Amino acid sequence: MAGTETHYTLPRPTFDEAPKLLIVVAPYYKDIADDLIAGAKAEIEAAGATWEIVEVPGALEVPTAIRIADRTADFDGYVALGCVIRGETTHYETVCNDSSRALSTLGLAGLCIGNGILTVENRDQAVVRAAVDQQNKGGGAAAAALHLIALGRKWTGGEKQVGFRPVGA
Ligand SMILES: Nc1c(NC[C@H](O)[C@H](O)[C@H](O)CO)[nH]c(=O)[nH]c1=O
Ligand SMILES: CC(=O)[C@@H](O)COP(=O)(O)O
Repeated sequence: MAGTETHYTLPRPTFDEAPKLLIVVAPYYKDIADDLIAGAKAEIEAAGATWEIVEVPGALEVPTAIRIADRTADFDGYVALGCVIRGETTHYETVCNDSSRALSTLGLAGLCIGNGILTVENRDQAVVRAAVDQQNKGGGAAAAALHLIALGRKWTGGEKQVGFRPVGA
């Protein structure tokens, strides 16, 4: 079945000081989101890190919520979770492309973000990808954020890197 091939997974990073991550979830499909959240929490806790969680209405609001949090709070990284299922119109492309592009833009600005927003054709595809004991995309997104946090600390000794905020602000 396409998409079920096994792939290489990096060893889990370790941290001298526990990072704090914010899980930003769009529970547009609540059961799917709950599985994604479970996977993300388990991965964060397995790395000895801590998490907080906030909800937004849909995938399009996830990047904005991350930007708001990074401007006002002190998280080391972010896990974006949600599920976008194709409907009858082209809105699917807008939601998928705009949310992922915005997350990538924030990442290029220096935020440590794992993207666990599923973009699928139907509910069955979402169920398999969200299930912790199947593809566990929520855990994978958390792992990605943790790896970026570790990378950021590799050369800075753990000093938090500013995102959009002016240096020294
Ligand atoms: N169709 C899906 C949406 N649509 C809602 C948008 O994300 C957004 O909340 C709305 O356009 C208001 O700005 N969101 C999902 O997360 N998943 C979908 O399948
Ligand atoms: C991904 C979406 O926005 C989608 O659920 C909306 O459904 P539709 O394209 O039928 O309006």
